[in-house]
Amino acid sequence: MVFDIVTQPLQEAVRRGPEGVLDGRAVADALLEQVQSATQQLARRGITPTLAVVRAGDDMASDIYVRHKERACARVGIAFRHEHLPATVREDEIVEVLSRLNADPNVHGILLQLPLPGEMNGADILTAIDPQKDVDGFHPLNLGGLMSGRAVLEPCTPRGVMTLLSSAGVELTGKRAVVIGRSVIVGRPMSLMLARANATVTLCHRHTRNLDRIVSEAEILVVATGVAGLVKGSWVREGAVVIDVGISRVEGKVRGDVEFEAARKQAALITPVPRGVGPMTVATLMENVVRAVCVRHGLVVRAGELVEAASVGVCFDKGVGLAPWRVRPISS
Ligand SMILES: NC(=O)C1=CN([C@@H]2O[C@H](COP(=O)(O)OP(=O)(O)OC[C@H]3O[C@@H](n4cnc5c(N)ncnc54)[C@H](OP(=O)(O)O)[C@@H]3O)[C@@H](O)[C@H]2O)C=CC1
Ligand SMILES: Nc1nc(=O)c2c([nH]1)NC[C@@H]1CN(c3ccc(C(=O)N[C@@H](CCC(=O)O)C(=O)O)cc3)C=[N+]21
Repeated sequence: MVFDIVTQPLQEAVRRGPEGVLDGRAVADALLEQVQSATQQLARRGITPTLAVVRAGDDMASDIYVRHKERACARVGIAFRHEHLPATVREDEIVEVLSRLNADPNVHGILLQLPLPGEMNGADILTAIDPQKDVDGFHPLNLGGLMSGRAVLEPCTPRGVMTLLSSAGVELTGKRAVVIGRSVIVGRPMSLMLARANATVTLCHRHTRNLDRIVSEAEILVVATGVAGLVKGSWVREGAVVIDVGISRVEGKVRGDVEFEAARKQAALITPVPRGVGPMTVATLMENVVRAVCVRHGLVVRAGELVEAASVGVCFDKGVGLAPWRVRPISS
């Protein structure tokens, strides 16, 4: 509701892609264009959406992902700040950086890049981020909001998958959906979002027995394990929609959790790796930054136009430190 995506350009991007392959990059590009149009409208009001990425240590993959995020920011007109801390940084020092960014009125979105070095517990440190700036949607208050259907900021990867599915016109109501992987950042929120969209969801993990049999019943399959090639092509039900979230590097190549070529023969639609879910995650993060700006300033992006929230029948309880779900319809 804070940022309502215009689906038609996204649907056109899907149609331009190869038959049976869901081109995440093309849909992400179409989404980024809408984010860019929103930031241009915000610029006219003197607002520069700003994302701060806090990172500790030198994880190789993080290096790539942070660069992707920086590039996307530059493209859509979001200012990017990178707080790169040494691997030896203490937890309380990270919390101090997060607190400073919380207090900075020029910063709208804060993201703590995971994984953190050593034994540090990201889940604990994440709670130091102001929920209104939590563009990853990982703060327990936002996750609770997701559970109760009130979150304004939701985890980017599952949200991006939902956008991708709706762009492709995939009907979810009454469908059998199977999610493999139950992490707090992907699998679990994914299962909630699919259930919210009226699918019947089975959530699988390491202890799941007969995974192949469960997968073979899936009309919608989302795989997020990080185990390259876990899902065999022969497991995939004919006509299924297959979303491969996994990213592994095998012999220098980026690979997904699904045997792509074999699964493609069975599936009606399948996302590749790379150029599938990954670009949607980054584009949805950009969308979330604009959402965070809108919540703060009492604005809404509707049909691509930035409008005052009051004029579309929504009011925001402005004030300090209010949770994002204080957004409520005026009539209630
Ligand atoms: N494309 C994108 O934008 C993104 C991609 N990723 C990628 O997605 C993958 C998953 O990420 P994330 O959720 O953070 O990973 P986690 O490691 O946190 O979770 C992996 C999940 O997969 C389950 N799992 C592992 N092995 C098996 C198996 N053999 N059979 C069934 N289930 C299994 C685990 O089960 P259990 O709980 O029992 O241990 C766990 O629930 C990674 O490759 C990651 O790089 C992540 C975020 C964004
Ligand atoms: N706080 C936090 N938020 C995250 O959102 C977060 C994180 N930590 N830690 C790691 C995971 C992973 N992730 C990806 C981002 C972009 C691509 C992406 O752009 N992939 C491209 C390129 C793949 C490549 O070359 O590696 C593609 O799939 O086409 C993938 C994965 C965000 N994550």
